[in-house]
Amino acid sequence: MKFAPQLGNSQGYGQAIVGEGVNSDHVERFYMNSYPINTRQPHLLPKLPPSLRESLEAYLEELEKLAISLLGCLAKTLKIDREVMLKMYEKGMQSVRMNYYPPYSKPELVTGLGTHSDGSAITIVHQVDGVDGLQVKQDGVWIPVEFIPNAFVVNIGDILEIWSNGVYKSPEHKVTVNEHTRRISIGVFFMPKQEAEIGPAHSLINSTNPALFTSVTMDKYLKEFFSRKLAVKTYLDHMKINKF
Ligand SMILES: O=C(O)CCC(=O)C(=O)O
Ligand SMILES: [Fe+2]
Repeated sequence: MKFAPQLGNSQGYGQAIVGEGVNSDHVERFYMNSYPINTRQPHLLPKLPPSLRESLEAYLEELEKLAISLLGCLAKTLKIDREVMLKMYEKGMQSVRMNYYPPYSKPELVTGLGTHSDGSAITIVHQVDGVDGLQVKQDGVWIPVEFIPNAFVVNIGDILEIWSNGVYKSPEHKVTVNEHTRRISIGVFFMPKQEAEIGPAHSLINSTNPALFTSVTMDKYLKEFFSRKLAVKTYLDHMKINKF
């Protein structure tokens, strides 16, 4: 199919191709880089129907503002200078994933989206029809994320865990499938600028609070994160200085 993702390029419509013989999730999805604009692939967004393209464009622009204000609040709680946060995240990388989870007669036999943590700094999820399915692991127990009308779910991703030097943790989460009802969600992922360094914020590190993670370029982070199957913190674990 024209819009299908390829091995090594997860953007497009359909299942991500992560390698041969890998179980796929029970979801149809459309995934693409949205910002900066020069990272967009010309065969995706421009080919969407104009009404969808315009709504999506407006949505992504508004969410960008929301993400910066949320990252501003998070930086404040970490006592990280706002300018440092802006330098890293303003006009940063953004990608969007629209998920359609079809109903399945034996939902216990499939996963909508397997257990993973997000590779982003933060993710803003809109559960479109208010249909349940998202679950988050807390103290070893899976907790359904309750749907709240007119509210987004904001998820902490691995980059924020690294940047906050472990103060914020990126939670394990997954999506289950319903027997009779389809579920639709839109996740927008926010990441630093392409030229940023991914590592603990310098202002948080001193002799009593040493860095728990190594630093890598955003380029390397993206390459290595996406070369792995969507999973729980495998790359974040790889960046830990003392594996704990
Ligand atoms: O469908 C959802 O509610 C969440 C999707 C998700 O976790 C993801 O796309 O990373
Ligand atoms: Fe996720």
